[in-house]
Amino acid sequence: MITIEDLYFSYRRKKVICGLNLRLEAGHIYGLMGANGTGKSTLLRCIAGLLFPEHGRMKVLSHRPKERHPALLRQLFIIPEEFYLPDVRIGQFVRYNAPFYPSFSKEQFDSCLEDFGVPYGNTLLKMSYGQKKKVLISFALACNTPLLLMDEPTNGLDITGKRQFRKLIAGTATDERCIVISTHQVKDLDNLIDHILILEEGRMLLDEPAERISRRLQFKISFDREEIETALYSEDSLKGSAIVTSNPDGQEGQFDLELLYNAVTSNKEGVLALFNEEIIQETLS
Ligand SMILES: Nc1ncnc2c1ncn2[C@@H]1O[C@H](COP(=O)(O)OP(=O)(O)OP(=O)(O)O)[C@@H](O)[C@H]1O
Repeated sequence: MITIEDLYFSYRRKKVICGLNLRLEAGHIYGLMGANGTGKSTLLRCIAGLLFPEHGRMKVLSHRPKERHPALLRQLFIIPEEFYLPDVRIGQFVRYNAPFYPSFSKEQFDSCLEDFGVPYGNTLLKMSYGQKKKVLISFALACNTPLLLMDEPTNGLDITGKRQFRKLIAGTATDERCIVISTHQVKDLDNLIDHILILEEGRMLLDEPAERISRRLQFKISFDREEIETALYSEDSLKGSAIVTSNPDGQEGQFDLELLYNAVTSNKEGVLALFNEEIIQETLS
């Protein structure tokens, strides 16, 4: 669905994306993580054709996003981190925007909005930030575009809204759809994403399916001093230490996104070697 090769993007003199390669397929929910300012939003905006890279090849649903071809634009929806909604009622918003998306479902939109508990009556400007976000998420899901890009979608949602968000995303993910969610709120995505991307210094530091990560790494609480000291990563918690170690039997186990992120970014060599080693073994066998 998305192929990116040797991509470079700068804002004037500030280099943000530097030689990035990436391949994203339909049928997956990708979690895009990275420190503040690493370029997650920039990357999503390049994919959506809102920013134009200075170098590299990029194909999104067989189109070059910078051409902003209508055939591509009607197949993707992006929820930006910061957004503007016009001062109209929800019904008007839908009437003005839905015609751009051929697979838009009004029933689905109404049902999402009802699940989120947002009343139909008010104009958008009179709604709170969280309510507006719920309207935008409902609209995005109801567009049924093959590609859905979301930048910090759970920011501003209340606790029930976050739970509802997870439920709605899980319910609308299909084999034909590719969903990319950029977030720092990793707890909101637990058990939802099936492929993890970590961006660092303009490139992908980690690009692995969740299932492969949980076969290579083990996440657990330990009280064993030696185990804690030799772990790939450890952090103290109220009940023992949360640790990440290599997974001795290769069986899929519990998965902790926050611990994974901390382990990968603080012990790159140790953690990434486990994945490279598997690539070498797979190539040899
Ligand atoms: N319009 C702009 N003009 C100049 N520099 C920008 C602009 N937008 C972003 N940047 C810079 O580009 C870099 C990447 O920004 P971007 O918003 O893509 O990062 P991010 O990973 O999404 O960050 P965050 O996690 O804080 O949302 C940052 O250093 C930022 O200061």
